[in-house]
Amino acid sequence: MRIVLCFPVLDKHIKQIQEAAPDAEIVNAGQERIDELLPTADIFIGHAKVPVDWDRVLRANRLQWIQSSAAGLDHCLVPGVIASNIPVSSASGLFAPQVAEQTFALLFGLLRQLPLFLRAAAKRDFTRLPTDDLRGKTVGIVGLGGNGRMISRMLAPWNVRILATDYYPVEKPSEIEELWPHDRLDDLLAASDIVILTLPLNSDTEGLIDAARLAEMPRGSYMINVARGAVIVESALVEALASGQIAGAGLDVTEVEPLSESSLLWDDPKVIITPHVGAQSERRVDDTVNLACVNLRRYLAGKEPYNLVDKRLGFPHPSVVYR
Ligand SMILES: NC(=O)c1ccc[n+]([C@@H]2O[C@H](COP(=O)([O-])OP(=O)(O)OC[C@H]3O[C@@H](n4cnc5c(N)ncnc54)[C@H](O)[C@@H]3O)[C@@H](O)[C@H]2O)c1
Ligand SMILES: O=C(O)[C@H](O)CO
Repeated sequence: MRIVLCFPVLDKHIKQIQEAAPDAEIVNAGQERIDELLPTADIFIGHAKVPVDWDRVLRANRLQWIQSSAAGLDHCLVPGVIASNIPVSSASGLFAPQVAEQTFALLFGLLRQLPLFLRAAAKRDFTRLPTDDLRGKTVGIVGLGGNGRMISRMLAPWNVRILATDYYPVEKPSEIEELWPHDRLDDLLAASDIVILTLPLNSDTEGLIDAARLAEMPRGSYMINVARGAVIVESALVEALASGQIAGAGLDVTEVEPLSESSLLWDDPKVIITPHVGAQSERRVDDTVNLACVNLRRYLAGKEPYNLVDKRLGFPHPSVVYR
């Protein structure tokens, strides 16, 4: 059995994976060789950030299981993989602590006007400018999976009203006032001063936040996206910022990455952009390898891995999520 890896593992991680699957041959392809080596894999653990010829992988007819090292599965859920019988498991929720920290960095940065103060500081300008508060606001979280739940827990002490939507609106945490099904997005948008996107990108959610939906939000509200850029129609967001409909946007992800040099978002002082670093943490690779090893042992014992996704939806049912 050949396990092909494509995420930034160290020797200690390879040793740990080998202990979980003693008879396997482990090949660390890295981004440089993943396209070449993926067709030779029985098991793929990783996240290919370079283009992969999935048709060639499927024609090789060897791949038995994909363990994604990312929570988002848009990198591997191509139509051929969705139609195949290859099971795919995700890293759902694994990076929730750091994604929540990133969300708070973007949120407080916008509310406390850091883009304006940083621009002023660069000119040694000490002028006081108005700022905004978190307390008392209504925050709407779109997607109450691992990330959304961690963010709502961290919001709880801030004296905010929290609303959320989810595809499986079960187990409402006590700090959330209303947990609605995903098709009540319009109600959430209309009621929220701050919207935080933490849902997956799939064919239903691509372009979900368009001009009409941005117009449903109260004038002067804030948008934070730590999910996938293509959930928002970026040109509509640019217009909503220009008109003042949206007071600020915190974007860890953009429609196309890297964000084009010519994007108007770069120069807008109402926008904070970070280069898709929400999942970054010193602990990310350790945590990913731990999950991969738990799942490898389950797989080798003939059990379903945790976080097995419904490939048409692109995320797992809450009952199979690894906690
Ligand atoms: N910025 C980053 O670096 C970063 C890091 C991790 C994850 N992500 C992105 O965030 C997403 C969420 O990550 P997670 O770990 O919380 O995943 P998760 O699988 O734990 O949660 C996703 C949740 O979204 C819900 N959902 C699906 N469709 C929905 C819809 N239309 N409306 C509302 N809710 C919907 C699901 O029911 C699920 O509860 C990932 O799919 C990924 O794209 C980004
Ligand atoms: O989906 C994820 O886990 C992050 O975006 C990193 O790829």
